[in-house]
Amino acid sequence: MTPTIRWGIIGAGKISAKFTEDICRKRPQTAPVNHRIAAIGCSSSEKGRVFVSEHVSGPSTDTTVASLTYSEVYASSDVDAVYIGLPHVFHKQHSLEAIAQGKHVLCEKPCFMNLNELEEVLRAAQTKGVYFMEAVWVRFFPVMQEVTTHLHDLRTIGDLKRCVVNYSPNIEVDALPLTDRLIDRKLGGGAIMDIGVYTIHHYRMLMDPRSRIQSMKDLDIESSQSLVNGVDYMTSILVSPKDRTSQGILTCSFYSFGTGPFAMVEGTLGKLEILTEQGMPAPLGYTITFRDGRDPISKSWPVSQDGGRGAFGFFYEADAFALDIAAGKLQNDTVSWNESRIVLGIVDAVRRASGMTYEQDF
Ligand SMILES: NC(=O)C1=CN([C@@H]2O[C@H](COP(=O)(O)OP(=O)(O)OC[C@H]3O[C@@H](n4cnc5c(N)ncnc54)[C@H](OP(=O)(O)O)[C@@H]3O)[C@@H](O)[C@H]2O)C=CC1
Ligand SMILES: O=C1OC[C@@H](O)[C@H](O)[C@H]1O
Repeated sequence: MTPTIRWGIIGAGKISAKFTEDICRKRPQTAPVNHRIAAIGCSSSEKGRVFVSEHVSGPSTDTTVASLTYSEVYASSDVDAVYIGLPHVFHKQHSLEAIAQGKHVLCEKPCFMNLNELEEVLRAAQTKGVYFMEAVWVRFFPVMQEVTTHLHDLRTIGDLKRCVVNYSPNIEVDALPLTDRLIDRKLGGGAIMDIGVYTIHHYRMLMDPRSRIQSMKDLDIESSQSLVNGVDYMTSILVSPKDRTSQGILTCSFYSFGTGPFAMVEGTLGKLEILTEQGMPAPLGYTITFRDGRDPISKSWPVSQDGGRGAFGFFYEADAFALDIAAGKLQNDTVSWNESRIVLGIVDAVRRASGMTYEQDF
């Protein structure tokens, strides 16, 4: 039987809107999970009601979608799981409150401000026996399974040597108010937290999708950060396994918009490039080019194929989350607790090296 999951959406902001629209949409293929929006948790009930009227559709509109306070959502017996779409600094408090009420948690990236916060939440989830996952939507795009097969099973481009990931969206950073969550230190501002984490997750999913490296101790990290008002506007990271047989070159910037592929893996026989929409991190295809001049292999996999026009692709992660819960799991195999540990561990190491701190570090 198709499992049903009743969601509480925490925060009626920008990403909650996209996530909600996506999981409500009728898809061209039958969805493996019935997603129902049970409640919106919001700072104002009027804002919550407007959110429901603008972003909830499909079968959820046949039931009452309540506009509640955040705490009421956690306490509601109509809610199985919450999606936390608040700025990063609020993720820990809200994950802990939800877990305390026995709710499963899908928490936006970066899941927390540092590794200590992550460990605290994971202990709570383990103790309470509820599911927790960092919402790294891009790791669930189906095309990534094909990419993994090429890189790691068929070894289409030979031994993997370098992975270059560049996320530089088109943001006019100097025009942002200092209170914008992208640059306000009090709200967890900085490029590494907002976009740099994608470069690290891409590196992990391309170079080590089956998590052979289990600990930060097995990685060497070097980095450079350019700080403005205490947060980074640009960060570059070099990451290698201890044996230095491969290198990751990960870079993000609020200053410029990146041209060229979002991510590329070089192997001894050729290279694989990940295709994305300009300025966005979601993998929508790939191209493999060979050193010996063989015909390239190219595959485009637009989200419209699975989600119809206007879809973003958030339902992939939502499906995986709900199917895991139906199977009685506490964590996901792809974005496991350890993957979030490694990614936040790298962020912590980079910030430590340049003296970039948040109040949550002390
Ligand atoms: N996966 C993805 O593609 C994306 C992920 N994200 C992640 O999602 C999270 C939210 O980002 P985004 O949607 O852009 O954020 P928003 O700026 O839209 O804020 C989301 C909600 O958080 C609450 N909020 C915002 N600012 C404050 C504040 N200063 N004090 C208290 N509450 C506040 C509000 O809740 P309320 O509605 O209740 O008033 C607001 O609607 C971030 O962690 C970000 O990294 C963001 C964009 C894309
Ligand atoms: O997660 C994100 O993806 C898209 C970006 O534009 C946004 O700033 C970021 O939060």
